[in-house]
Amino acid sequence: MKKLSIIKIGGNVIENKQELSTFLKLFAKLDGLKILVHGGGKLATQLATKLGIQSKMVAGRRITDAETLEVITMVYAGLANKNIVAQLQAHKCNAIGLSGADGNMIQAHKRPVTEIDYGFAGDVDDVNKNIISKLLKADLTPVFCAMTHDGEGQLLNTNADTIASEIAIAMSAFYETTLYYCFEKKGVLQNIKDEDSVISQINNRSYTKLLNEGIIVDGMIPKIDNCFYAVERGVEKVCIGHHSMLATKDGLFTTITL
Ligand SMILES: Nc1ncnc2c1ncn2[C@@H]1O[C@H](COP(=O)(O)OP(=O)(O)O)[C@@H](O)[C@H]1O
Ligand SMILES: CC(=O)N[C@@H](CCC(=O)OP(=O)(O)O)C(=O)O
Repeated sequence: MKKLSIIKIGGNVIENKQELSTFLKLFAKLDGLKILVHGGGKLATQLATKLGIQSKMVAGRRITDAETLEVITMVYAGLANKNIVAQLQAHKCNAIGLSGADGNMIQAHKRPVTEIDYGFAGDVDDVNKNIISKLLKADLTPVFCAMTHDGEGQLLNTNADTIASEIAIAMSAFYETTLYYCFEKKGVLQNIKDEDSVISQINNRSYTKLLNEGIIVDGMIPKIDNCFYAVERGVEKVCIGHHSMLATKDGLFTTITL
């Protein structure tokens, strides 16, 4: 089986022009087949504020009403995605920018209303692995934003970490996949104030302990849940760390195992 890297880049990097540019240079140079998934939550919150729209997050997920859906479509599928694609083109990486609606690549349904109504937030049903594979075979590098669709004309907001894990799982049918979650820190930290206290490996048992001790909190919880979800469903390797881990494979980062 050929190897495929799925790399997710978070909002803190996308928001920082210098960091983003450094990352994209590095990404463009990576050997082998690759897919980029990007967030942009921070940029969306900034634009919403400028437009006088309040942003509401519950358990790391954005409550997406109709107005917010318009903002995130402009930011994720427009500004962030096209800026990334243009920069990758400048580095001679033949990137193609996509939402889940393009080529019917990621189908989802609106998250059912329980105690919380997340609005137009989507839970993934299916990833079109055949068409993604065709893009890779045509030497294109897919760049996905955090949007899916329901097949009936409705765009949906879907967390970028979830999109990355769902794509990695689907592509594992054809490729030996590695999923990298890149963010601004060197990895999952034992002490959030100590940048070098990277936990090199987390398994199910140590994860429970780290949760109980309050060492892993906030956005890191759904991120690690996505990691386990991916490893349990056939993704060969899942890592969390700074994007520099892509260049220096022996550096500090966190690997998630069962
Ligand atoms: N133990 C930990 N180690 C590192 N980061 C942690 C930890 N616990 C919580 N976090 C937080 O998780 C955040 C990453 O999650 P999130 O904001 O969702 O990232 P992204 O925007 O990359 O998807 C970090 O910015 C950090 O504040
Ligand atoms: C439903 C939901 O919460 N979607 C996310 C999608 C963007 C994202 O995941 O961005 P980061 O990776 O930068 O956090 C949001 O709107 O914030």
